[in-house]
Amino acid sequence: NLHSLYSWSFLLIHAICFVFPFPSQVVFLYTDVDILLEKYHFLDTMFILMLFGWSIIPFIYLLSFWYNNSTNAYIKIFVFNHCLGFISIIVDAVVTVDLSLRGRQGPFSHAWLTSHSVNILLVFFSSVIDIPIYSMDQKAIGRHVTAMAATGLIYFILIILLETTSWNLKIFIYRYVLFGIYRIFYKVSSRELSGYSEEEDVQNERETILNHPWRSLNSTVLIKELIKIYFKIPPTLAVRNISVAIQKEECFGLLGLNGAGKTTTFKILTGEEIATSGDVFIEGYSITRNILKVRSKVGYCPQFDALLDYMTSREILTMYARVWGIPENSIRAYVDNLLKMLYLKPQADKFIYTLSGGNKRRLSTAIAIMGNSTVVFLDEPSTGMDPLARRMLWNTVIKTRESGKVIIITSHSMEECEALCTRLAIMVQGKFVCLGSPQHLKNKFGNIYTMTIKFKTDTDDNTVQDLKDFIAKVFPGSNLKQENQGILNYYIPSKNNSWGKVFGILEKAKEDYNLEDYSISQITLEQVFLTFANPDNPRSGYEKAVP
Ligand SMILES: Nc1ncnc2c1ncn2[C@@H]1O[C@H](COP(=O)(O)OP(=O)(O)OP(=O)(O)O)[C@@H](O)[C@H]1O
Repeated sequence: NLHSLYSWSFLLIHAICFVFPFPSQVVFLYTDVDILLEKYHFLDTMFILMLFGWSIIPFIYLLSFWYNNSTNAYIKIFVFNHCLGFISIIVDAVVTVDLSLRGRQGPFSHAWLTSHSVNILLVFFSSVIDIPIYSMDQKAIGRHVTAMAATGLIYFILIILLETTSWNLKIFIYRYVLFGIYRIFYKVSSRELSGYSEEEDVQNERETILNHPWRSLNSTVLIKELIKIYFKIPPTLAVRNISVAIQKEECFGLLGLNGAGKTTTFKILTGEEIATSGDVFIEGYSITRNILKVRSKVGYCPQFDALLDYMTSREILTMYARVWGIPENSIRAYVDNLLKMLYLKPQADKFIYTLSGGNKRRLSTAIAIMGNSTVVFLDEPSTGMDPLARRMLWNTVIKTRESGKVIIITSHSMEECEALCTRLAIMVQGKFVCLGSPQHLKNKFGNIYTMTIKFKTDTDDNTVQDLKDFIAKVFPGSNLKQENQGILNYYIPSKNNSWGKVFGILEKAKEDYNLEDYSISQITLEQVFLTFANPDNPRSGYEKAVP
């Protein structure tokens, strides 16, 4: 679990900074402030710097809870720290004058406390003052030392509290406080969030889930009335009450245009985001109540590679194998097998930052499928891969599914979805607008054939026009979708046009209209997808005004 990895590394860094503030001593030595170091004074100086480490590190760790993104956190906290130190020193200078007039205490900040304590130490050591150095007197450092020790302890306790309760706290804030406020202010109609669908398959799935207990559904992944709102200004309704039950050895595809809500759904399923309402159960464990258990059951290949640039492929796989608890003596063979499966052997010992985009995706997929996860989430896994690499990836995904895992995948490649998915859903503006196996969707919504006609090179324009008139006459309702360099692409209605009839007509037309070739096929998944995802299409799930 990465979170506990962070916690342990935090403790380690804390310990190091706490125990070894030696570099500052070297700085004092070379800047001729050796009064801080001679006659055992270095022990006092070290003590103050150790206390500074004690108070500032948990303070920074606490601030990091505000951020989702490490780069953002790093830059903002860095700037904040510098400003804090800098401003404190200015405020200190101003207030010191003021204090000398009014005899009160100064501002309170870590940077100020340390710099002030060190300054007091300097004055203290260089003059003969007749009070103990750690006394609470204005001239000594007792107050500063106590403040730093106390703040460090308070921050530390706060961190432990947040680490152990942050998930529940976030759930309470998002699901009860913010969602409640949202419902009052945005007056969302109950239909908007009800999850009711006019599409029969979607509605049937929803009713089955609502009317049966989890055990009788026998599903590995159960998504129940899931809603996600991003509480920004204005709020975004990203997922609008979706329900689906996914069985063992299924590969479930989530399709949709950019911004349809696929990644958000993934983030909820992996515990990265908190669902605003509804729940997800993985092998019966609820994501809201048992997040640690759920996280130990999923593998995730995110949309943007989460890899460590200065590790090699072999090293990162070995690291994750250890995280998964694979026995140490089998790790080498296990990693070799993964590298072989994803055709990464030539890249095994190269630094990750030197790998191509496609190879990084393969490595991310390898990390997602490893270990004894029950569910593997793949967010656009084949982006940037060449056709050969993509087919190899498909083979690996199929093998992983057949090994008993559930695969949930998003992709913009319909070919990929046809090849991998046993069932899929098309999402439009956060809602499922159709659900079923690729073949079921093609049969159900494919009430048209696609027909491609190719003329011989010497065909004149009159013959082309004659054929167009002929097609319009024999296939009423046909639609010329594309005409390009002697190739015509038609959509023709399948109603009243059996395969036999269409082939018969075209076989005769081949001779009469100088055709080189023709082909007829069932509508593709891509055409089904375009029907639903196209905002201009009345069948699509688009709504005019979305809050
Ligand atoms: N952190 C966020 N804060 C606010 N809004 C967000 C956030 N992440 C996503 N959204 C919004 O939620 C909606 C769904 O976004 P999401 O990333 O889930 O779409 P997607 O289907 O995965 O798109 P793509 O195919 O481009 O990956 C979008 O309107 C997006 O702008």
